[in-house]
Amino acid sequence: MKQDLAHQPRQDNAATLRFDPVPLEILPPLADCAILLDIDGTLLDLAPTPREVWVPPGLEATLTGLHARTGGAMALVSGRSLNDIDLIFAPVRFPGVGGHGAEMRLTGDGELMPTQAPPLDKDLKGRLAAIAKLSPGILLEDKGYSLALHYRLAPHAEKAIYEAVALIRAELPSAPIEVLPGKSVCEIKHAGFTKATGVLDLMQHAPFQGRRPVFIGDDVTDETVFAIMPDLQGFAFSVGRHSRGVAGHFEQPRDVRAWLASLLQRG
Ligand SMILES: O=P(O)(O)OC[C@H]1O[C@H](O[C@H]2O[C@H](CO)[C@@H](O)[C@H](O)[C@H]2O)[C@H](O)[C@@H](O)[C@@H]1O
Repeated sequence: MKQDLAHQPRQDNAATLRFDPVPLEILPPLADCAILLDIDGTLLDLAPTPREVWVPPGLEATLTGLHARTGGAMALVSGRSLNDIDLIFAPVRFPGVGGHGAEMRLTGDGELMPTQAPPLDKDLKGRLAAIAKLSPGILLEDKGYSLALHYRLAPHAEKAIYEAVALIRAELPSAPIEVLPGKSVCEIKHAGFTKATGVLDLMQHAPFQGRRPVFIGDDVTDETVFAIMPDLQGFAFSVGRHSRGVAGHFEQPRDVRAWLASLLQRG
């Protein structure tokens, strides 16, 4: 049955939803929720390179609507920097947790809140960046507090990248850094912050405070947020796979977009 559906042309509307049933009824009214959304692989389809993602028609209106209907308690929770997120959704800006918890902003036009994310050491960054020379197609993304080595265009280089990073880490055993494996990306960042620490921080401030968070994410880094949802009386949903502790899962970002549009209609 699933195979048949997979071959049908599909559109972003509620009539063509395809995912494990995630009944809207289990959620409180939007006025009592904080909607927290991962970006790549959750709201947006994955693209060959970070710069090639695009915002499909209707998504901006859905997000803007959710932001309004939750009294501003709708935030993007991403591994991308907030600056990068703003470019993707320009000219609209949303509250957000960026850089895997390195940055946090309570309103779209608000100041960054102080965080615990120091910049990555310059020499270390230089050594990590040199790994990109291992193969054509490895892309560098410098977020200041972290460095990402993308190998979606050079999948054969994955093993060599992780080995090179491990070698550098072995030479610097006391460096307060950690490796975050993502989707065709190896990211090296300071230890001490995660998406979960960012969300916990966000949820301590108005308009998020006191609401029940609804978080949707697809990647390993989103699991830190799945894990804290019970303590926050929240709901977690995964995309593309079942994850431990989630209330349901979506197959693809288009299913998430359609579900969010239905949620907005329900109120
Ligand atoms: O936490 P997210 O919002 O899911 O961000 C995770 C990473 O997303 C971006 O990389 C990923 O998406 C790219 C575009 O689809 C894709 O080319 C790449 O292979 C993926 O890893 C972004 O560039 C990273 O900074 C984020 O950490």
